[in-house]
Amino acid sequence: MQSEMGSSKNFGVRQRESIGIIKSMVEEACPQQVSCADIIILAAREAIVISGGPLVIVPLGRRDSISPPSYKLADAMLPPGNIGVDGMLQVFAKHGMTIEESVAILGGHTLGISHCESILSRLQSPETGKPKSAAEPGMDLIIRSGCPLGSLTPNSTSFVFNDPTALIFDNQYYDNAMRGRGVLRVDAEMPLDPRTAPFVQRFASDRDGFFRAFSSAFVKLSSSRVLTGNQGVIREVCNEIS
Ligand code: HEM
Ligand SMILES: [Ca+2]
Repeated sequence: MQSEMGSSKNFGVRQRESIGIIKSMVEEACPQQVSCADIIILAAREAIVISGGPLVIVPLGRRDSISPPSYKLADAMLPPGNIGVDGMLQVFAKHGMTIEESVAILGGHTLGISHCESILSRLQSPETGKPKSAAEPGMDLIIRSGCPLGSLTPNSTSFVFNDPTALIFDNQYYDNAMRGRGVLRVDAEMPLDPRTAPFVQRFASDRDGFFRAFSSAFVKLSSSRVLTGNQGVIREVCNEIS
């Protein structure tokens, strides 16, 4: 059975082996105490703070799923990488997130990369295979940097940075998006949509305000629909069901 990593929605996910290494160290010290779900959220918390972001106090006590690995579940539950603002707001509303919280949590795109494959639909028109109008926000930069048209093959490792300071957790993501250089479709659309634009502008000019909004949105999203108490299990190995 193919795991969730078989879903195209998870294309590009990196460093899963680091989670396995941390888990085996934790198991050695305190067997059967800390779930993989908590290790993943703590790893995300550390990645944020180590790159200059806020120290988010995350509630712990999540348990791991006993459902068999399923790429179909990932296909059904995760939003497509080329979702627009409208779809994004609907996805986050299902987790009780306000528009402000939705804009704040996408500030996570202040870090990391997007593979060219994830933005192919922004680069090429599906009907003609020709480049879309360069008037589309961000096109110039994307084409000029990592993803020159014509050189892209499926599963190519070429990528672009999500913002100009992709190793630093700052508010550059918003400023970059306002300049029309948002990498993913949702990044490019947020500064233009009247529902999200005011928050993009505020976060672009108020780093600490962004940090506060991001922190509370991160706690909310990472606590939504989690297994706790005697639901689920604590896995011994993160990518195997016990
Ligand atoms: C509607 C919601 C979202 C969509 C559609 C989305 C989409 C994407 C896509 C397509 C990529 C590129 C993957 C690749 O090509 O390797 C990406 C990367 C990334 N996303 Fe999101 N994302 C969403 C929400 C979030 C949230 C909530 C966070 C964290 C708070 C986040 C943090 C990141 C980070 C850090 C990367 C870079 C990963 C790396 O460097 O390997 N994203 N996202
Ligand atoms: Ca950044």
